[in-house]
Formats: sequence, structure tokens, C-alpha cells
Amino acid sequence: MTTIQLYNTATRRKAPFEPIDPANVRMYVCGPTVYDRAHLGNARPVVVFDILFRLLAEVFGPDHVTYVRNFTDVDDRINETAQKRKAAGAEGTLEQLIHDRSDETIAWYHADMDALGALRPTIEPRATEWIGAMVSMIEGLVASGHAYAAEGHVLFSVESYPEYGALSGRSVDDMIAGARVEVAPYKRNSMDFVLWKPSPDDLPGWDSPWGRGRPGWHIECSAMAYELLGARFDIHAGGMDLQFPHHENEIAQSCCAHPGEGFADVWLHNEMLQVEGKKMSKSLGNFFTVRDLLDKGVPGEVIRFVMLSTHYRKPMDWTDAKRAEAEATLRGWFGILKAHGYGPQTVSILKEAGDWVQDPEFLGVLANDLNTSGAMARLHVLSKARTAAKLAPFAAGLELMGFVTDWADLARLSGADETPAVDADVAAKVEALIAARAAARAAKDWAEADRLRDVLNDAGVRVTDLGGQASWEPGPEFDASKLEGLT
Ligand SMILES: Nc1ncnc2c1ncn2[C@@H]1O[C@H](COP(=O)(O)OP(=O)(O)OP(=O)(O)O)[C@@H](O)[C@H]1O
Ligand SMILES: [Zn+2]
Repeated sequence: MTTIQLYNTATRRKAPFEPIDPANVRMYVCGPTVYDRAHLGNARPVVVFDILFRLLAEVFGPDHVTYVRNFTDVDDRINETAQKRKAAGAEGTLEQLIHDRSDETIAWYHADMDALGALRPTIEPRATEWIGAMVSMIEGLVASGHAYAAEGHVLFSVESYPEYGALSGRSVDDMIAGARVEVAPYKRNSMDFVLWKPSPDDLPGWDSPWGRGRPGWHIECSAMAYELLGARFDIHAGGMDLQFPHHENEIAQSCCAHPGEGFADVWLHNEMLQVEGKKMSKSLGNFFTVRDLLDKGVPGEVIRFVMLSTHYRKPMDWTDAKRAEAEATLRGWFGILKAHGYGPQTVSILKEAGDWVQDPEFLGVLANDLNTSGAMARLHVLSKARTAAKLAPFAAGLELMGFVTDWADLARLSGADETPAVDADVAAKVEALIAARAAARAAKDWAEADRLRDVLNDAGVRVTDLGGQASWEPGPEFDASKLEGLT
């Protein structure tokens, strides 16, 4: 079995990954706040942790991985859009309009991330569906003295958790010295953070022992991870910008709510996508969305290729030169497979025959802390194979990397002509000719076998022989009329 090595941000070391339960490997990734389109930076964790999800599924089996990624749908910016729509005369209650806005943003997010070849996580919880779990977790923290209520708020007391700051390597004293924010009068310590806060009357809120209000952002992830993955699970991931304070606060809450359990074993953080040396972010305004690129005609797999060309723990830029290079490489790769008759039929024959196996070296490189660029270099070597059968590890590697999600798409991806549609009766004729050719070969009637091969060639039928089986597809020059009157 391939050993996966992961760099754990919490220990600052790379170590072999050993799941708590190999029959159910559990991973939580912090998902988006669904108030607007995702920008290209937001797509980086999605693509990177999609590779990890696929790798875990390859190593431990697809039914043995649970991947949770949440939607944060409690947010002032979602409320603002809904309020504006209401003011402009939109029908429905404010709650409905808020829910509609989240639904709309989630649908965009799905469409954009699907286009990048990212698989949907196993579970995608919405924070608003888990408020009860958040309230119980906060009640537990108050009861055990790790949190206190003040003026309708509930705050986590960082002094009650001596390990606070361990993940990001900061001490509470340094944090206080470095903080420039104005401290709310109800906080006992300036670093204490909000678990629950009051909701204004005109905004959505939920009943709680501390009055009508809503959860803080950090408790959402702690509560959903606990409900869906348990008190201790394998991997927790997100962008480096979340390490402090978001992940530090998640650890404090979860470890205090479930003492002795440990929360996540491994922490992974992707570095930032940058624009001229600065994090691409909504607040800086230096962003463009995934949809902007797709609309400009940049294919999703090209965006994915560029993302994966840089190691996830290094900052990276998006440049047009990288886009062009990725496009040329992918075209070349898909063209090779197309020329060797690859398509849904060929792939399913290879899979059924058990010939769809990953190249061990490719897998080993990828498993080394997700060395995606190294894995792509290995794919380049594998792409040099000369026959359809020997190209199988290359094709399987492209699928594992998520560059191909539908083998019927190869024509589009290779930039070749579209594969012509074929009627069922014409297809039956082609198959009869292929079967007759196989029978002629079996009978060692080489002249007849050659004649049938030429007929198929002339009609533009591309036949790929894989061991005992043949698959076929119409080439761009396919001409059904040349099959008339033949059997
Ligand atoms: N420039 C970036 N590069 C890589 N990852 C990023 C970048 N910006 C945000 N992320 C990641 O995107 C995910 C979604 O984050 P979130 O929804 O909080 O972003 P946001 O607040 O909408 O964006 P911004 O950070 O631009 O304000 C998080 O895992 C976060 O770490
Ligand atoms: Zn989170």
C-alpha cells in the first residue's frame, strides 16, 4: 500500500499518514462564506484538497473516506443583499430572501468548482442547519468554565486553555501586545472571542439560553465537525489565512468541549494565491472570479493544471503565460490519447480487464505531501508510451489528477474535431464488421481480415485493439455511406 506523507502544520513536520480508522478516513475542510462568487484564490483549497480526497480514495478505497466541507451561511453580507432585494420590492420574508441568496451562491459555487474537476465532498453541511449543535457545544463550554456570558454575548476564555496559540506558534501575551483592535468592555481578556452574539430585531436569530442571537463563525466549524466526524478525526484543512485565529479558535473550543479527544490529528494549510505579492482577496479588491476565467473561454482543466503546477505550500500567481503553457500541455496529452483511440469504450474495457492501475512511481510522488508538479512530470514520461494498452497508466493518472472527468470529452479537450454522432443501425454495422474481422483472424483467413480492416479504415472508423477486445469510435473523417451494402 502506498504510504501518504503529509506536512502537519501543527507539528511543523512531515510524517507518514496513519488514519485513526482505515475503513473511514475523515477529513474536514473549511468551506466558503456563501455571499458571492468564488474568486480564483478561493478555488485553490478546493482543487488542492480535492487531490487529497482522490488520493485517499485511491489508497484506502472510495467508500472509506468521508470528506466534509461546510457552507457558512450566517453572514452580514448575505443579509445585506437580501435586505436590499426586500427594499427593492422582492417578494417573501427576509428569512426567505436570505435563504434564496445562499442557495443562489451555493449553486454558483457548485457550478464553478465542478468546472474545475473538483469532486463534491461526501457531506456539505450548511451552518444554519446545525445551530442546535452549536448551542449545545457552547452550553457545555459555559458549564465547564471555558466560556462566559456577558451582555447577550458568550465569549470563550483563552486563559482557560493553556495551549491556546500552539497551532500558529503564538503566545497569548504576544497576541495581546500585537493586537490593535478596540476591546469590547464585556471581554475579560482582549483575546477572548465570540461564541454567540445577539441578533438585531430586524435580522434572523435563533433562541438560546443567552437570548435571541446567532453563532460566531469559529464555533460553526467545531460543531459541524463534531456532529459529522466525531470528537477526534484525521485531517483538518483550509487556507493558511485561516490558521490564526479561525483554526486556533476551533482547536480551543473543540478540545475544551471534548477533553482528552484531541480534535484533528493532522492540520494542512494551503498557501495563498497572490496578485503582485499580495493575497488575492475580496477586501483588497484585487480579485477575479473563477467564472470570469471560464467565461473568457479558459477551460476548467487548464485552471486546475495551473493551480497544481505549484506545490500547495508555496504562494503562487496566476499569469497568462502559465495559462498558455498549461493549455498546450493538456492539448498534447489529450491528443495522444485521442490518437490511440481512447474514449469511454476503451476506458471501460481497460477498467473491466483490471488494466486501469496507477503507475507506482506516479502515485509515490503524489503521495509525498501532494507533490503535484512532480506527479505531472511523471505523467509526461508515461505519455511517451507507444500503444493504447501501454498508455493505460498515463490515462489513469490523468483521471486521478482530475484532468479528465468524462472520457467522452476528449475531443473537446484535445482541440480535435468533434466526434460525429452515429446512428444505432450504423453502429451495429460497424460492430458486425469488427466481429467478422475477428472471426477471419481466428480462422487465419488473413486476406479477409485485411480486407475488412481496409473497409473500416476507409469509412473513418478507428479501431483500438486491447488484448482480446476491440473498441472503436468514428474519426472526424467518418463516412457512414462507405459502409453501405457491406457486411
Ligand atoms: N488568495 C487565496 N489563496 C488561497 N486560498 C484562499 C485565498 N483567499 C481565500 N482562500 C481560502 O478560501 C477559502 C474560503 O474562504 P472565505 O470564504 O473565508 O473567503 P472570503 O472571505 O470570501 O475571501 P477573502 O479571503 O478574499 O475575503 C478558505 O479556505 C480560505 O483560506
Ligand atoms: Zn472552519
